[in-house]
Amino acid sequence: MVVASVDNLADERSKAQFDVGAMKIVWAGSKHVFDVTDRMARIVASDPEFRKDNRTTLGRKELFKNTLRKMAHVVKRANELRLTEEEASKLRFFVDEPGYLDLHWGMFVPAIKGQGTEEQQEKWLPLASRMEIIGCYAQTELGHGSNVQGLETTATFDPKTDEFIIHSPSLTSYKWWPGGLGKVSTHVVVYARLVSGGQEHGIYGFIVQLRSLDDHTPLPGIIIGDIGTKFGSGAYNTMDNGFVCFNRVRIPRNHMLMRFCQVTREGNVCLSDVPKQMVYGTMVYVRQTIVSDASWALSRAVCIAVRYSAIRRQFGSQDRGIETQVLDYKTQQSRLFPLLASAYAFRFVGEWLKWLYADVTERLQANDFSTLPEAHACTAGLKSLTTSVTADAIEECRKLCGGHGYLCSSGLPELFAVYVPACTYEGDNVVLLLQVARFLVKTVSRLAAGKKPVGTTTYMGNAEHLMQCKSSASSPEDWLKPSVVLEAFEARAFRLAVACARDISKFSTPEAGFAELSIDLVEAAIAHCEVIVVSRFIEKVQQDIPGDGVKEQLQILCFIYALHLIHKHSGEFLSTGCITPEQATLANEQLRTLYGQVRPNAVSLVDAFNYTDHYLGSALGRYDGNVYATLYAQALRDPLNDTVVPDGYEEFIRPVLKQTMRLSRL
Ligand SMILES: CC/C=C\C/C=C\C/C=C\C/C=C\C/C=C\CCCC(=O)SCCNC(=O)CCNC(=O)[C@H](O)C(C)(C)COP(=O)(O)OP(=O)(O)OC[C@H]1O[C@@H](n2cnc3c(N)ncnc32)[C@H](O)[C@@H]1OP(=O)(O)O
Ligand SMILES: Cc1cc2nc3c(=O)[nH]c(=O)nc-3n(C[C@H](O)[C@H](O)[C@H](O)COP(=O)(O)OP(=O)(O)OC[C@H]3O[C@@H](n4cnc5c(N)ncnc54)[C@H](O)[C@@H]3O)c2cc1C
Repeated sequence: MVVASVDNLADERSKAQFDVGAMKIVWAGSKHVFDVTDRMARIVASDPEFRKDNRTTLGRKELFKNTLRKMAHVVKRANELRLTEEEASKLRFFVDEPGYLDLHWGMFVPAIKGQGTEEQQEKWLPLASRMEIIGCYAQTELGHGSNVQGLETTATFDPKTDEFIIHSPSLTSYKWWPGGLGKVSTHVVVYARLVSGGQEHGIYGFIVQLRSLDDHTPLPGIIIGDIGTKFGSGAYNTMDNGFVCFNRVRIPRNHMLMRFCQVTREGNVCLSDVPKQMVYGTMVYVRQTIVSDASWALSRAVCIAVRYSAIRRQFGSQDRGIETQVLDYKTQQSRLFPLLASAYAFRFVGEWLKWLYADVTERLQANDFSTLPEAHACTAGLKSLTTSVTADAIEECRKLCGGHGYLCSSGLPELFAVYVPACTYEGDNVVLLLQVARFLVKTVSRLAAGKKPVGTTTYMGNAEHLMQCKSSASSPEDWLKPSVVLEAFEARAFRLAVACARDISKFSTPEAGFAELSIDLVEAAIAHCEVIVVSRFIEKVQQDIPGDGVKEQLQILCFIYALHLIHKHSGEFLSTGCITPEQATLANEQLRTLYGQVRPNAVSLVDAFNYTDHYLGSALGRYDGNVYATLYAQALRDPLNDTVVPDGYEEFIRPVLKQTMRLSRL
């Protein structure tokens, strides 16, 4: 079959104005990371055991067993190839299938590392690393998820036997949602209310064995299972999100994770001299990883939509000649290029957040807790911002691919279904933004007391200027000045935060004001998070970046990211008086020019993500652009096309046709 579309991507690639190889290194983070990532992606792509194109057609049981097989193959290959932790984690990533290994390595192990004493780590981590036990993380209950202090499960110390009794006192206290819990995990870190000497002492983590290591049956007192089928075909249904009820299950005292709080043999509760929020540490860690992951999911959707938009042609020719590539339509560009820019923006802010997390961890180890509130606000806020934008963007990419985007073979429906719970898990996005708002209001009220803001709120120290400044932009080109862009973002965020703090003070109590103004507070929190992303992107493009034209492309993307946000939130920029309507128009004009500049580079900018066709899993996003032949081949492989005459013809089609014939004779 002759496929004209293949040439389109080759043509597109020939137009690139930058060194794609160098951009690949920038995207990966370093040459070393690029090499590891590339090698692992190829290993997965070339192994038929990791095939995933049939996932959306499998029933739940088959799908789950298929995932178990893949996870076992991951462990086998990691051992055979003697992969390092970094390599094995990339290998799992490219297998691209949610499974119990994510929770074992992503939450169970970090919970023990973060909250266990050295002795406990020495006992449990080798077992977990060798996978002699499989663990998960059970915090959420049927009745409470966001409100962690509202959890009902109890861990009552029994000094007679030196044990804790783990108990679920009500249906709403059943643990509900933990991934890996339903069918696989042998162990779990359970979050429960510590009770000793008849008194409650707060929420802590406890390691509980769930299933026999001999025959996998639940241990006495444990009722356990899967919570049921979830949204979408394939998607997150590969995971056994589970429920568990504990009926007075006894565990040894030293199974409580005791780094921050110790219970003695006599039942005395000794709190270490650390903030009690340290027990939330695993959530902070995972939120930080979710920010990095957002850029992967977003870039994957954008890669599919950009390549397909270069292949797809509609209208534009009066004489039946060659039609216009949909990527050339300004409307398509204005929907797609900001998403491309956001993928790069999230990649860089994700890298920065990793650094921030490493920094705060180092300080915590030296008993310096001063940056913990900021680390919490940044991880919570950026988790919320990046996952919300990414989930919406995947759906937008589906629409950008027209009708074919709705086919499972486009890869986009499953990507959306698997990604969208990121807006909920590890903290509902609105609940997390309210945490950021709380931090901002506190920062603003401390300003009044003469306290200098630090870290990501340093800009608020420039209070007088930010409250009064008027943007100096008087031409479209002025919107390419980092100082002009940053000032507008900082002024908007600061003015929104100050207005919230001021309005809250008018209520009888701060709590009442906070509750009533929570809509405004969420907007202020988003504005602050956008300051962080924009300033990190600007910082990145001001560095030395090797490779012909690479820096120039990143500058274009950086300004697209910032200016599309000014357009999107123009109401806020205008109502806070940070810019005038004329300046908003100039920003839009500049944005249109930038779209024109990115256009010839768009395909190469997504090539720089270096995704294999296996990872993309999309007929529309293939590297070679052979879209139509692939769509057709995949349609032929659909189970419905196994027979020409469908199952059910005799029972349900033939009688209807016969009946219609009878009726027409009447
Ligand atoms: C296919 C998979 C794709 C992607 C996965 C990608 C990567 C992940 C990698 C590995 C993981 C593997 C798989 C992931 C998939 C799914 C995993 C999902 C796991 C879960 O969902 S686990 C459950 C998560 N649950 C939550 O997040 C609950 C949310 N709720 C909370 O965090 C809190 O309860 C709260 C913060 C909303 C409120 O808590 P509170 O009532 O105690 O607090 P207050 O509001 O009163 O605040 C008091 C005080 O404490 C400060 N604070 C709050 N939280 C923290 C914190 N975490 N750290 C530091 N400080 C904190 C707060 O600021 C207040 O301070 P102040 O000074 O008094 O103002
Ligand atoms: C796919 C998936 C995997 C998960 N994996 C795990 C896991 O491994 N381990 C685990 O322990 N948990 C897990 N969870 C549970 C997850 O962490 C919780 O669902 C999440 O924290 C949200 O809590 P919730 O369900 O109680 O939502 P709710 O808090 O009930 O939210 C419902 C609505 O109420 C709103 N709301 C709640 N509180 C407030 C407030 N104070 N102000 C304003 N609005 C509010 C929310 O914005 C939301 O719109 C998983 C969930 C999913 C979907």
